[in-house]
Amino acid sequence: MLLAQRPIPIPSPTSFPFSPLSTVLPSTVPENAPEHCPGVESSDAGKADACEGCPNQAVCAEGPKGPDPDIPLIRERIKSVKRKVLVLSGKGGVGKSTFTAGLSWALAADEECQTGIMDVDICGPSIPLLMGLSNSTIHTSSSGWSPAYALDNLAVMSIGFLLPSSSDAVIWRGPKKNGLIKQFLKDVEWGDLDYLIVDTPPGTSDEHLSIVQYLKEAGIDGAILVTTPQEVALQDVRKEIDFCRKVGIPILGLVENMSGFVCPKCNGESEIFAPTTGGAEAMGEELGIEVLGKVPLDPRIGMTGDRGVSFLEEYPDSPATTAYLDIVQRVRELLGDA
Ligand SMILES: Nc1ncnc2c1ncn2[C@@H]1O[C@H](COP(=O)(O)OP(=O)(O)OP(=O)(O)O)[C@@H](O)[C@H]1O
Repeated sequence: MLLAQRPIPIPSPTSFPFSPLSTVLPSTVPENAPEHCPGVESSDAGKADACEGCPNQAVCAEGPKGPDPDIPLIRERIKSVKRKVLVLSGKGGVGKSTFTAGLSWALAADEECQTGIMDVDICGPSIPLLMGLSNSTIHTSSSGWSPAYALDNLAVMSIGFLLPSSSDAVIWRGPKKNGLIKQFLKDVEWGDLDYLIVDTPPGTSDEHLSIVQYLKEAGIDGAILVTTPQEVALQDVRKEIDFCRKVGIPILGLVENMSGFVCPKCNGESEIFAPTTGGAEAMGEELGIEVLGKVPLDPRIGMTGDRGVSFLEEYPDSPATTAYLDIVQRVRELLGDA
């Protein structure tokens, strides 16, 4: 299906002023709504007597009513993507984007495997740098936005490509972020992809709700949750697990990143972020979630990330590369692709 050409670089998303969670969860009544809420899709939304004093009143009053007409367009566009996988983390800085990059380099190492990364970390897009695409821009055609390519079979889309400078801050409210994510899904010409890996911001924010709302119809195959071994990171992963369960996203498993330190000289391992409460293993066991693998802390991972090259290709014999490849293998198995 041909879609209309969109303006670049400034998307002008205006729709979806109400919380997308309301359309993800079975009811159209938000959890914090008053007793006689007419529902966010009602023509009375924001206008009924019951809406007086409701925190959602203003957004409901301007919101579109009825099913979102863009959902069928997204479904049509994403039809050519076989697997959609979200990468989530509770806490920031645990290495989620680095893991997304490693996973994607690993998948795309198979030339037959068409891979895409969609970076919806709108306020902190680091994927362009990690994929060696800092200076890339996005091209438009009559059929949509063309992603940038890290490899012939590795397509990348990020808001970072739309910013005039990598130091520009993106200060957007939820509806504008939602609109951009919708455009990413509706207008990007992904082509035939085996895997679309979606890098998300930390926590459970507007971006998560949008991606779930828009992508769920097309089918989300699963989520990978990234954590460090520390309790402070694990605690926040529990919230992420709760989020996935509430919105019905299958959890593929946990990845424990920065799990032990590998000395680049002797390949010997020691613990920097100690798993004081048992790390991902203990949490996975408690909550019935598989640990897909443990990626050690290796300073060369940061260095290759800064250079935008594949760690796996630069250091094929390192324990971290083995960990990435084992995780990819396990993800493929869980998705029925291996
Ligand atoms: N296994 C690892 N070994 C060494 N350094 C790592 C490893 N994983 C990530 N890093 C480094 O940790 C830092 C944070 O990584 P990254 O930006 O991927 O985290 P994030 O969880 O995506 O952060 P944000 O919350 O900002 O999205 C980076 O400097 C990265 O190079």
